Amino acid sequence: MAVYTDVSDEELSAFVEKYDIGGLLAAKGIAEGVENSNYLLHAQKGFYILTLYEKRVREEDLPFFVGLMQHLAAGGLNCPVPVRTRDGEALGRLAGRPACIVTFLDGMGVRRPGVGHCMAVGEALARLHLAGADFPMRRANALSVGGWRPLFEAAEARADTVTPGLREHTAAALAALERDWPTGLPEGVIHADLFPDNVFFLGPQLSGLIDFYFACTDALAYDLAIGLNAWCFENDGSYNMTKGRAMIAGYERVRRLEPAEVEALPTLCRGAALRFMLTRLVDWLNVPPGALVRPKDPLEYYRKLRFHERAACASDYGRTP
Ligand SMILES: Nc1ncnc2c1ncn2[C@@H]1O[C@H](COP(=O)(O)OP(=O)(O)O)[C@@H](O)[C@H]1O
Ligand SMILES: N[C@@H](CCOP(=O)(O)O)C(=O)O
Repeated sequence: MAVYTDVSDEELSAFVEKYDIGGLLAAKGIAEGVENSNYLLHAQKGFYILTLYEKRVREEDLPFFVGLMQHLAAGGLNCPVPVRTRDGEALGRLAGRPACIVTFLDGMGVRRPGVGHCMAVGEALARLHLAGADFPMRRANALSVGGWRPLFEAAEARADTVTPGLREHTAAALAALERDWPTGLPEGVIHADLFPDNVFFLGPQLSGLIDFYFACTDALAYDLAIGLNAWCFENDGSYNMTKGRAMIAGYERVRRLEPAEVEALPTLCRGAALRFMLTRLVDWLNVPPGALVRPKDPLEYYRKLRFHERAACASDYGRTP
């Protein structure tokens, strides 16, 4: 459960009064998520999500996230839209944290993604890339290759307490990625965290995308690599080629990969696995006292990293030439 910041009833009511959403009928902390504190608000005019931004979110980046959600929604993507106060402000402060209310999206994340889900996610990801192409703001990816060494350094002393050999293997993987990381690939807005909990379905139909708080300007194919990591592995750690093929095909129905992106795919997948392994490792070793959060398993991404280290080309992920 992710609620790091507790909000009193009085503070919450005073905050909600600034919006034209009617009186507050109920509010409750949301169990899912690990990054921010989220509350489901039931107000007289409907349901909303209140987010209090925590730890990895820098306050100066909030206008990028708010502007991006607005831009993508205007471009036809089903994503949360920030709600403005009567004074026109989308960002406020609550319980000492920056805070925002966004519209509630219907749908649910899938627990066991199938091939059809993977194809739909590939398509939606490419649509997001196209819808983001004319978004005028930029945000560097703080969690790209340049951000991985500080994470490693924060975790390395205790890495082997998680599993023996983790420190040495990670050090080698990081050095190799710092050497091999591709440059010059097509760039634009990427979601950067399109995991199953951030994609909603209603039945078999993809109904919306949420959680844009890692979104940034980076290589578009890196977003696909994150998707392959997050959606196309089975619980036993094996890569599901059929799901991978479906996700890549779904993506390419909307946006064809360029040859350089195809060639870079194994390296991008390796980098994506290392990125999520490192953030999970740091979180695993540093659970804040009193926080209602269940840290995610870094070893899941260690196993994925080892798969990618054996992959040679995009066809190892199911891409057909
Ligand atoms: N706009 C929304 N509509 C409906 N539910 C949402 C919305 N935003 C967040 N949620 C719910 O809150 C949970 C946590 O949100 P998320 O943005 O993933 O948090 P975090 O950034 O902390 O990981 C989601 O899994 C979902 O259940
Ligand atoms: N997807 C990341 C963690 C970020 O949490 P989210 O709830 O915002 O997706 C991971 O799985 O490590």
